[in-house]
Amino acid sequence: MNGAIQLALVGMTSGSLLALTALGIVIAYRGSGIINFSHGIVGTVAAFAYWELNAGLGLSPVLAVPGALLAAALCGYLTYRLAIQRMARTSALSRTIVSLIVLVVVQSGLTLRYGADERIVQSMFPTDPVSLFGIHLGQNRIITFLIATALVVLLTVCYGRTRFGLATSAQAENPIASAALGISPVRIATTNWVIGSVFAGIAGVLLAPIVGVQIVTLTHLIVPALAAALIGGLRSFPLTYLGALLIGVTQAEVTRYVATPGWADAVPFLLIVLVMVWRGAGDRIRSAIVERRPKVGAGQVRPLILLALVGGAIVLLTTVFGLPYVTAMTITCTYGIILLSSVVITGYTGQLSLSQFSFAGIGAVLTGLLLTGTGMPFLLAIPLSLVGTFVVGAVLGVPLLRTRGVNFAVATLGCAVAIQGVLLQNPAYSGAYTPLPNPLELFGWRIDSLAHPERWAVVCLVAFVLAGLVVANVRRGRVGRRMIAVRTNERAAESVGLNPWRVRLYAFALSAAIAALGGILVVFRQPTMVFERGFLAFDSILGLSYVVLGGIGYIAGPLLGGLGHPGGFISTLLDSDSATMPLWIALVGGVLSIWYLQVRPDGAAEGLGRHIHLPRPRRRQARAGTTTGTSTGTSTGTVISTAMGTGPAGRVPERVLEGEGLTVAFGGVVAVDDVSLRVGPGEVVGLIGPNGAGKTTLIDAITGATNPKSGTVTLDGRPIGSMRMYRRVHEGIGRSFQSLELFDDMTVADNLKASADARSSSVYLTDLVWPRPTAFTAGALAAVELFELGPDLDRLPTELPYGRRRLVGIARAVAAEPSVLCLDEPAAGLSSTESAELGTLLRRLADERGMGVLVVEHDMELVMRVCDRLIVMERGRVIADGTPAEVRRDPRVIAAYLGDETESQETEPTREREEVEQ
Ligand SMILES: Nc1ncnc2c1ncn2[C@@H]1O[C@H](COP(=O)(O)OP(=O)(O)OP(=O)(O)O)[C@@H](O)[C@H]1O
Repeated sequence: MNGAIQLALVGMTSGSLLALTALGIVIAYRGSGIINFSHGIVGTVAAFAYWELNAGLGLSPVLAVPGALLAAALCGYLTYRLAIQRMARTSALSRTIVSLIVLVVVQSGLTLRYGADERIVQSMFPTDPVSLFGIHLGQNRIITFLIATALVVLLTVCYGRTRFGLATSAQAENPIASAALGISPVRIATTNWVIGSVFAGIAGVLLAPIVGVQIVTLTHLIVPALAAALIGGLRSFPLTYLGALLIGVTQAEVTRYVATPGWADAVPFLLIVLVMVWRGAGDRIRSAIVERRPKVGAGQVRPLILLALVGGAIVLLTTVFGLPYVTAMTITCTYGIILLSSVVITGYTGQLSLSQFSFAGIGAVLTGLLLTGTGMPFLLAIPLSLVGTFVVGAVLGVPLLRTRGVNFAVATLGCAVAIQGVLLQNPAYSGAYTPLPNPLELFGWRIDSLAHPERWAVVCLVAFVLAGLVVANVRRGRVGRRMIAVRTNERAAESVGLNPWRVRLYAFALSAAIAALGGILVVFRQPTMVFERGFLAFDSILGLSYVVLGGIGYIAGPLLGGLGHPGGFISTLLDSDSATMPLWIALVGGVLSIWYLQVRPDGAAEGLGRHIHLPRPRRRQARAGTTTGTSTGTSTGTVISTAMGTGPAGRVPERVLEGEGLTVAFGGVVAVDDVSLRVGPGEVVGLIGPNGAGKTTLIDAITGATNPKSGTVTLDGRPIGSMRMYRRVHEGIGRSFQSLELFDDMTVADNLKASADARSSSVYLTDLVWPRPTAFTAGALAAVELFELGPDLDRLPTELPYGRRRLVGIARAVAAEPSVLCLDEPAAGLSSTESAELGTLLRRLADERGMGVLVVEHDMELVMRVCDRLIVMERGRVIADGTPAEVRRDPRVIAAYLGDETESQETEPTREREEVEQ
């Protein structure tokens, strides 16, 4: 028992050091919204500065400690001002990557200066153990614990009470509003970044006497510290502190009970994953990490150019290149494949995964086990391993994908650490170092890298091309459209019938399988299977910086990233015999990369695309019912007319939507209070009322965007209240949003297709090899014609004037041919003529197609003219329900909403409807 308590106390003191690091991460994040991956290396800088001042110059700790903290503060200040702040207009992903590159630059600089050796520094506190109830603990550990505890209290008080602390919280909650209050966001962010760096410095200086001054140990502290920061929601100082203590204690206790190496590192992370899964998507911390999304390519392939390039490369490999360049080609292609996996999950789907290299390792382990265990041919082992890794990715994705944004990034990092500790560094499980039974062969052709490096390089090149084609296919197909929709706006994706979770799960599993292919080719280049190099958690982080530099939204991005990867073409070109050359490359290359990302935040591939104008691929004549969705404005009309083969849109299935006793509350605010409504086929029902009356919330409750506290929603009498939004869309309920929520990265045509696509699951398989061009459905075509969107189909929504964008939003909902269409302020931003035309169109949808229309609108002229019935809400309650004429005369409605407006609107509603019907 004493042993367990002793370990717990030791764990608490280690945890308190972790807490200092984690608190620094939280401070920087609160101020800037960025996870500072260079945080660990700042602690290392402080530790070396302390060693220089104390052991080198002989200064006492009283002078050496402030000097070291000053070095940390300076490091943080320069990082923020020179690197992060200059990228204010880029995506949070690019800024996060810059902090990673800073890590590489500083690490290379420190290694050039100090080498990899460990240095010993004297503890500044007495180390004699104190004995309490038979438990011994070093005094320095107790003091460290007390310092960390005092600092967390200080931080909590300061950030809760001081003007600066409150300003930081205001900025974290709402940067735009706080800027409007006159708080300088730059000054707050810089100050917090510097304070965070000082905390990293304190941790470095306190840790140095315990673990020695060494680059890797201190730098890698960022990984468990991030986990602790996540427990605190990247916000709360006390929770972060407690999280760090929990990790410290768990790690210490696990070493006592589990002999298998790796579990001590892995178990705390599994705990974190569990906590985060339990919190799930409801844990809202700041915006998603990929807030401004990186640009994505179209996934177009030019077969002739590709064949020429691959043929040329094969000729060079087999006839011209010497061994160094053959190896460079192998490394470029193999790492390029692993980086390609990030294009799918991060580029296309917007989820920042930090476990891609772990999946690469898993794929290699599976292949190794199959080869050594069964002796099966390499060619068979590869696809089986890819399928195996796909399954592993899907299984791990089930809990991980309950999180998003920063949470997902850190959860995947935790997963990577667990895989690294338990599997990749553990030969007992991975089967590492087992000799292969036979030399590798493909179709009886020996390809082992030792005997035939050029053949192996050709295999890697072909594998890269195949993997690239798969990713390009996915991008061009329906699945790619689904991914981009989900990445752009999950709520809008659900509103067109997509299940975002399923799309993200597929992307995660597919990316795992792609990474596995790269991992297999990395490992089997060597005659002995080794899994503990190249697939560690930090490799995933660094790999991400290469692919972001190359262009994470483009197929060429990973190739360019692979060229820059250590051992790739660029380092081979620059390499000399000097042992320090790679470090210089990393240092200078890192600085250049930071500058480059400031100029080209979407990566080199996007930059190249601006300069290289390849001839456009010749489009095949559009067959009836098909279009690529990328046609030019002039050809669009033709494509549409040939697509008419799908037949004209007819009447939609008639369904009655009913809400009964719906109540929605947000904390103490009852936004909708016991409201009932009914929308029948062919009926236009207007929902009106003053701002804040609860109209949008009511639509949200009906469509499944929010959960009512009580009440029922039925469709033709069937309860649908427990269904998610996308399921209700399948049942026939469509909606548009007040704030448009279009898929801004897709053309108008693709916005409509995303809504009208058949919801088949088989495309998840077929799109990998053959992404068939999708047709406009009859419903989408009808929407195009009704809203006259033909000339705009190939434009991005952001290129259109506001009024037309609003029409695209409505057309997107109409394209799915819903039985009940819920529109939230469809006329907002339209001119009075456009608004009148819209009214006519809504009537046509009801009269000609049989749709039930529920329309929230402030344009009284519109609703009075087209609605069959009006429901008036005020403060969450229905105050009137009747025909427009009845409602207009209702004194309560006049008092609460209409006022004198009615005087000026003497249009006879029924006559207008009759005219429309004619
Ligand atoms: N997510 C939320 N959290 C807290 N309160 C909310 C939330 N959404 C809406 N509310 C509150 O619920 C009430 C009703 O808001 P809602 O947007 O439904 O009104 P509305 O009638 O649609 O207003 P408007 O015409 O301005 O769009 C308001 O007091 C609003 O502040």
